[in-house]
Amino acid sequence: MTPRADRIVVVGAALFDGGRLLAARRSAPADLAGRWELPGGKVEPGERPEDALARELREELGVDAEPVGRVPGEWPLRAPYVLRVWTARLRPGSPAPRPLQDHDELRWLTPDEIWDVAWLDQDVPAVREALARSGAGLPGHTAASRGVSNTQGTASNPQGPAAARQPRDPGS
Ligand SMILES: Nc1nc2c([nH]c(=O)n2[C@H]2C[C@H](O)[C@@H](COP(=O)(O)OP(=O)(O)OP(=O)(O)O)O2)c(=O)[nH]1
Repeated sequence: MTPRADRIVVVGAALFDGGRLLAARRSAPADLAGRWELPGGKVEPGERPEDALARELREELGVDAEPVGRVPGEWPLRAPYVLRVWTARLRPGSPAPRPLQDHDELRWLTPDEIWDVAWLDQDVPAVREALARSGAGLPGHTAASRGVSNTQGTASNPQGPAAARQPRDPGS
């Protein structure tokens, strides 16, 4: 049995911009739809995880992004998948992210808003760890992060952030 048959690495991006973290709401499959995750996907055979991350962000969000650093840890998903996370940033001139594939809504979350969305359960420890490593809270906002509304409702979430609020605060 090859190592790939034992476990398949899913790379997730903790994409920060202007101190805010990008969260993406899954549109499929049905059991994950509506929950929020770190954008990313499966590493292909022979592919470097960092390359997979940049590829997935380009495909799913239309952005030009680069990994910054590995967030220590590895989180089990449904077998045979495991989640590994990198902090990442947009390269200068990158388009603002758009939900092109796998997602139906994006939000840039300030540190105070991180737990306002219903993250996939398995992502909660990864998000907590990524935040701790991020330097989130740095001042400044770029054009890219202004491209996604953070406070207004959208066609898919007309009530805005409150509609996605979950009753618990795993960060406390
Ligand atoms: N990308 C991503 N996937 C996650 C996270 N948490 C989590 O449980 N998953 C699951 C969802 C999927 O079962 C699997 C990754 O699948 P994916 O659909 O994102 O990967 P992909 O783009 O390579 O998919 P595909 O080519 O097979 O369609 O890991 C997360 O934070 N990010």
